Amino acid sequence: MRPYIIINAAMSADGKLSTRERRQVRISGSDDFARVDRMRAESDAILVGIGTVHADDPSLTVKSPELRSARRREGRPENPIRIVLDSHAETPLSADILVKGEGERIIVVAEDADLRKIRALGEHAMIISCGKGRVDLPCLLQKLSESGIERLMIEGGGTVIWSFLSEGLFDELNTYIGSCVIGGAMAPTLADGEGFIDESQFPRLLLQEVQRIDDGLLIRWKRKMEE
Ligand SMILES: NC(=O)C1=CN([C@@H]2O[C@H](COP(=O)(O)OP(=O)(O)OC[C@H]3O[C@@H](n4cnc5c(N)ncnc54)[C@H](OP(=O)(O)O)[C@@H]3O)[C@@H](O)[C@H]2O)C=CC1
Ligand SMILES: Nc1nc(O)c(N)c(N[C@@H]2O[C@H](COP(=O)(O)O)[C@@H](O)[C@H]2O)n1
Repeated sequence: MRPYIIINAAMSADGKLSTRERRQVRISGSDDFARVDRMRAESDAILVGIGTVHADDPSLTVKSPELRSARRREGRPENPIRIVLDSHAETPLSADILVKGEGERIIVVAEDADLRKIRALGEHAMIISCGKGRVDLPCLLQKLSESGIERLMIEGGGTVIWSFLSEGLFDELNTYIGSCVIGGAMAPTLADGEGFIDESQFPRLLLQEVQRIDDGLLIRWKRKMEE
């Protein structure tokens, strides 16, 4: 049992999520950011990796006051639950994700993470521990599902997206391709990690929609189930 999982990320025309210095860059235009905001508002939870927290210090809040009010009218908190994959409990206590906006936060650690760090983070977030050395995704998704999370949005970065894609733990993949070239063999891409060698292991996708937004393209894929 796991939530319905939608991966969303913006990449340059050459497939990069940011610069080789891992500095946050603006790839989406205002209409695409508004689309992402709607996706956030429709989600029960939003997840990123600790790499993204260190690089971008995101808050992952819903930005539109109308969308926040609509969530409140539905009896939901203004913001979806914000989740960080952080095996070693390294999330800074001053991170925007812990500080900005109302709503629940979850830090997901590995079972062998430092207890003192876990206790300190536990003052600001719920702690879930899953797996040894690195967060085990199937274990986490089972726990999220049991706690009522039905719709989970993955916002990056490339290492986390690779894990969800390579483990077949996704239902939709939304990529916005912006009108810039970032370049750099070491710059993060949509799916980093070790990559596949064997073609039979490639996750296969079904094209759903291609839409012009701002001066780029949104491509929506669904996971193709094995036959
Ligand atoms: N353009 C866009 O849409 C976006 C761009 N970005 C960019 O991406 C970059 C960050 O990406 P990246 O450095 O890859 O970091 P990620 O955000 O993907 O975080 C990766 C880290 O998450 C932790 N983690 C814990 N469990 C897992 C698991 N099961 N699978 C994968 N990771 C796990 C690992 O650290 P540990 O084991 O120590 O916990 C790992 O190193 C930044 O440059 C950022 O600006 C990010 C999001 C969106
Ligand atoms: N959709 C999209 N387009 C871009 O151009 C981006 N740079 C990102 N980045 C993601 O948004 C997070 C920042 O969120 P907040 O503004 O702090 O709420 C960032 O961490 C990336 O996950 N996304």
